[in-house]
Amino acid sequence: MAGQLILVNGASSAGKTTLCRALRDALPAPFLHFSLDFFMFDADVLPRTLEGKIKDWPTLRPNVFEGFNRCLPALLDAGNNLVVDYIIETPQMWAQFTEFLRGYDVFLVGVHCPVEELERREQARGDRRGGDARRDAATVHTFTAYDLELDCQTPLEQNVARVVEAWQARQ
Ligand SMILES: Nc1ncnc2c1ncn2[C@@H]1O[C@H](COP(=O)(O)OP(=O)(O)OP(=O)(O)O)[C@@H](O)[C@H]1O
Repeated sequence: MAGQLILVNGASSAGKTTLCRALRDALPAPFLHFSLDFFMFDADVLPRTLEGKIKDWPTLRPNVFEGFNRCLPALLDAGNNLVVDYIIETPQMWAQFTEFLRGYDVFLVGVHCPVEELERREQARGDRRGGDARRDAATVHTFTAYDLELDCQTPLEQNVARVVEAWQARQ
């Protein structure tokens, strides 16, 4: 049987990764955390210049994003449950995502965060490009409705409990 997907959408620095990792360990069934961050930041996958910039990113980007989207049904078909963090950036990106995920059990979570808090976190962490969070915040919640909406400033344990409860209630 195909696995189930919990998708967490929100601006950069909203706390998606933090939430997804906590959910992965709190959900009552085994879930894997899967993220574009693995390609972009965490693993040394992308070709880089000596200065550390991604080489030819405008060409690579659509292929990397589509490849990531295609990984999701493959992982689900193998029976893996997934909690995935995502930043929806364009209607085209969301259309491709929904096309690949049609027919799967997808639970959508939106993490809302005031721009001031996003920028505070972005600056404090120092490993994201300044301005990305503000740019995302302007559009990230305009592409879809959600099964559950969270406030990034609610304590993590409460947000985790809300997702677990809502996800279970929907079974
Ligand atoms: N509930 C929280 N309260 C305060 N700070 C938080 C909270 N959750 C996460 N943070 C901090 O905010 C920063 C961004 O968190 P995180 O990496 O989880 O965000 P993200 O939405 O996955 O970001 P990105 O999309 O850029 O990868 C980190 O420094 C993290 O420690």
